[in-house]
Amino acid sequence: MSHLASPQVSLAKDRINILLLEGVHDSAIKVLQQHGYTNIRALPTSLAEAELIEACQEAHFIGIRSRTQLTAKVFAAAEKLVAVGCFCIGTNQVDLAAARQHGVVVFNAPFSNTRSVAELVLAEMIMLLRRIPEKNAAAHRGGWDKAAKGSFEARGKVLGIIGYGHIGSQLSVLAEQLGMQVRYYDIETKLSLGNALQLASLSELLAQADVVTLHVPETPQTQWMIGPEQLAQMKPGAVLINASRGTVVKINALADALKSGHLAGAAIDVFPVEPKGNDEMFESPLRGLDNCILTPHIGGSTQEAQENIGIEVAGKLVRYSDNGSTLSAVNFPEVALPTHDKARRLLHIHHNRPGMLTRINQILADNNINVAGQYLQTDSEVGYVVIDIETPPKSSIADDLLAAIRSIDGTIKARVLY
Ligand SMILES: NC(=O)C1=CN([C@@H]2O[C@H](COP(=O)(O)OP(=O)(O)OC[C@H]3O[C@@H](n4cnc5c(N)ncnc54)[C@H](O)[C@@H]3O)[C@@H](O)[C@H]2O)C=CC1
Ligand SMILES: O=C(O)C(=O)COP(=O)(O)O
Repeated sequence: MSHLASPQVSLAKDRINILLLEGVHDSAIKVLQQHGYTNIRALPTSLAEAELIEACQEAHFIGIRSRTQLTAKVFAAAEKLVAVGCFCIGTNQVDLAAARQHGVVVFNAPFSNTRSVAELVLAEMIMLLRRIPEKNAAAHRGGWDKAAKGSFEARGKVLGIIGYGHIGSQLSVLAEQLGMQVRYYDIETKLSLGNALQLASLSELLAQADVVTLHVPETPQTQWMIGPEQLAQMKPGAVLINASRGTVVKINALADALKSGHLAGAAIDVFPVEPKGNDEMFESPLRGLDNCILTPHIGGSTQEAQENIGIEVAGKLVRYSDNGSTLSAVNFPEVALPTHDKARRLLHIHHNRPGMLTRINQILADNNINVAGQYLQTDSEVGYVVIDIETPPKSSIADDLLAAIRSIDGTIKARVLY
């Protein structure tokens, strides 16, 4: 078997199918096109599972936002899929373990919309402290509620931030500029910015804060973390803001707390069940409550954020497609790659079992192939190795060599990049 016999080139870029859902910004399409990827189908909405499975049959890359549910069933059916780009922060809508088991790398944009969320929360906080939602609603009905009762400045008030990550910590800095006292609760020990203080428990935070705002990811631990008991621990007249995930707050309990007047107000951007598109009806027990600001999951929906996210995530997909880099992947061993001139690059994704690399290298040695570079990273489940093979000019990796490597027991995916 000669590794020069029959040229095996990676798929030509114009044959790589890219499916972008949920109105991913045009900046992503521009980046992909600039790098030679022209076969792009962009849809403005999310797709339900059955349609998604159909649409994924031919897709090599999929781009989604927070609404599209990429389940184990979708990954099992999407045979050609190599990577997913989440053009947002949250990746809870993707079955990351199933993706990894199928050798599909998942990327996201961990920072690009964080400022937009922090600004929205800041604005809502001031609106809620001034009781603007109900005064606004009354004015629309012809009312004139000119009164200072129940209206407060933000200055001097206690802001309780649950989840002091990228969004929570930016909000902390902005709120201190307003003269607020910032307290936060996080499961990790965090560096306090400015004069913010980390509290040891959620209960302490709920008992002290005039404004409570949630900035945690959706995890088993954060699911329904704010229910009747936690709402009861909040100060009478306090306000709650949730722009994290809809599964963090028990929405019926919140509706009760708003109706009883225990909470003076709330601003909610995310819901346990959200419409799949702008043409679907929004149902919620919070509808009709004048002291509640309802927004349609637009915390990160600004022109600046969406444009930057498009560039960032498309760039990550291009790097993975062009050179195999998994840097900043959320479900995969990270391999950052120097390039080797005069070398061909092969990717091998496998179950993390003893001896996988030895078997790959044995096949290369049996074929008298010299390895110019090899980069292996593993996690508990999966190994990802990028192999640069020395080849004479204009020659490429043979089909039979790739087939031999693919036939190693435990291989998930193997492909020639260039
Ligand atoms: N409404 C919207 O449009 C948007 C919503 N989001 C949501 O906001 C979330 C937070 O975003 P980032 O600040 O960028 O994430 P991040 O990962 O930087 O911060 C999350 C923080 O929460 C902490 N945390 C995790 N579990 C916790 C628990 N059980 N109790 C207390 N703290 C806990 C983490 O230690 C971390 O410090 C995202 O995961 C996403 O779900 C993000 C962007 C836009
Ligand atoms: O970034 C996130 O996690 C968000 O929730 C924003 O989601 P979106 O891109 O607006 O569907």
